[in-house]
Parts: sequence; structure tokens; C-alpha cells
Amino acid sequence: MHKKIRLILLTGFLGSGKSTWLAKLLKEEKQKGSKAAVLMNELGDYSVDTTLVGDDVPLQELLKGCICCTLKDEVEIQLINLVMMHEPDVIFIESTGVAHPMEIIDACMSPLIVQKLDLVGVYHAVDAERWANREKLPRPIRHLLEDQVRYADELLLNKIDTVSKEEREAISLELRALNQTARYYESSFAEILHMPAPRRMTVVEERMDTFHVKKELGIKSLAYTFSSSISRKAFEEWLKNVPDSVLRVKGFVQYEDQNGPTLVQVAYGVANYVEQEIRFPTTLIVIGHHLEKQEIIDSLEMLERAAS
Ligand SMILES: Nc1nc2c(ncn2[C@@H]2O[C@H](COP(=O)(O)OP(=O)(O)OP(=O)(O)O)[C@@H](O)[C@H]2O)c(=O)[nH]1
Repeated sequence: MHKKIRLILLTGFLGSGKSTWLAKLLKEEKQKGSKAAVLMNELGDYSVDTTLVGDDVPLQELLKGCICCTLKDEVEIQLINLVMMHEPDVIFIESTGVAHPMEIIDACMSPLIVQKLDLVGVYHAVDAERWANREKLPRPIRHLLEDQVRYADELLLNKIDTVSKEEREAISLELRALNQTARYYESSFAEILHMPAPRRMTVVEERMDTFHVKKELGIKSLAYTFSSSISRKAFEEWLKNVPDSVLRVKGFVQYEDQNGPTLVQVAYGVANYVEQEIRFPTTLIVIGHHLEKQEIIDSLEMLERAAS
């Protein structure tokens, strides 16, 4: 089997330093001898950041909209294009500053290519000055800023040259209280200047650690490929009983009583089914927070065994 393509999602509010960071990450990939590709999303109809990418890196642009809403379907097409045409080792997706991490992961996890990809995680840049002054922002924007931090796997407090040492230390505590598991760095122009010691665990966390309770916070996804058909009734029952940690289910399933596969889309508890004429691979994607991956895989295997 071919090595999977690493997929890294770069998030961060408008102007936080995503492109500056991307240029640095691309340089590092080049030094390692690995081939990178970029999918860049801008709200406007012109991207000023593409010059930072360099001519030798395959680049697809998604303009005039946000990948987490209006351009969601486009992401799938552009990702397939990049994979098929350039066979990169790693793909970076730079999202617009207002994208919600959960929705970006959803857009990237296409059942058509998910098996080729290895979602490394969400890299998130925080603008130190903007964070320090976030109380001035409207409440929905503030919530978005906090969610973006919560769901990150790597957290870069950028622009530390714009705040005082005291402000920086206060921001560091706030960020690491919101997300205790992300790897945390501090930087200026994405050059890492400071990597504070890991935050000391609270008594409760230490106890959780002793009992090996999973402490992951980020959004995780899994892809399950069915090798046989399943019962429609049993699958619909399975969907009704998925744990609360599951936020989204999508993909194709093959029912025993149907010719073509069925496209399944579940968001916010509402399921949608559309029978397909094309024989798409029967891969189901489950996205969630604190996802109990093995439990879900076991239950899908049971569905298959029960039908065969
Ligand atoms: N002072 C300061 N400026 C920075 C730093 N990092 C980036 N910048 C500047 O901030 C501006 C925005 O940086 P970008 O890397 O384009 O940020 P972005 O998140 O990609 O921006 P959008 O795509 O517009 O959301 C640019 O003018 C950068 O040169 C930093 O650490 N300190």
C-alpha cells in the first residue's frame, strides 16, 4: 500500500500569521526532501498570500467564499485534483480566518479519498494582540476565536512582539486552560522564540492520568470501509444510537436490498439518504469530539457480520 499523504489544516483568525507560518512549514518540508502541495482558501476574489508559497509548490486556490460553508464541496474536488495530479507527500490547507475547525475537517474528509490521507491535525495560529483585546470583538467572533483554540492540535501564539511579557504570560495561561493537550509554542513571524514548560497538571487531571483516562480534546475522525453489504434497518438503528461524541457521519453504505450504494449525510442529528447510481467506495466517515474510535469500529463490524 502507498504511504498516506499527510494532511495539515492551518487555521487562525484573520491576519494571525497563517501564511507566514505556512511559508516556514513549506521550507521545512523542502529541506526534508518531501513534496508539499497547498490548498488555499480566501474570502475575497484575489489571494495575496500565494506569493509566499513559491513556484515549485502545487497550489489550488478556493476564492470568494469559505471552505467551511459555501465552498465545502469544492474542497473535495480540489483535494482529489491535488492528490491525483501531483501525488504530494503532504498537503497543507490554509483556511480563511473565519472558518470553524470542525467544519474544515468535515469538508476535507471525503469518502472518495479519505483512505489516501492521514489527517495529522489542526495547526492554529493565535494573534497575540488580537487575543489580548478580544473583549472588544462581537460575541460570536469571540466564541469562534475560542473554538478555534479549543480544537487545535498545535497552538502557535504568534506576534508576541506586539504584546508585553506580562500580557504574553497571561495569554499563555488562558490558551492552555482552553486547550490542555495541544502542543504550545510562542513565536514572532512564526519563528518560534519560546516554548514554555508544560503546564502543571491540576490534582483532578493527575488523577485522570493515573487512571489512564483519555484526555484528548481535539476533533477526531475515522474512516471505515465496508467489505460487504449491510441491513438498512440495522444501520438506521446504529445511527440512532451513536454516542453523543459523534458530531457528523457521512459516506456511502451498501444496503442488502439495493443495487447502488446510498449516500448518507447526518448533521445535527438529522439524517439524509440518497441512492447513487455510481459504485462509489463504501466508506463511512465519523467525526466527533472525544471520539471512542474503537467502539465505533467494533459496532460497524458487527453490522457487517450480522448481515453476512
Ligand atoms: N508584528 C508582527 N507581524 C506579523 C507577525 N506574523 C505575521 N505578521 C504580519 O501580519 C500580517 C498578516 O500575516 P499573514 O501571515 O498574512 O496572516 P494570515 O493569517 O495568513 O492572514 P489572512 O490570510 O489575511 O487571514 C502580515 O503583514 C505579516 O507580515 C508577527 O509575529 N509579528
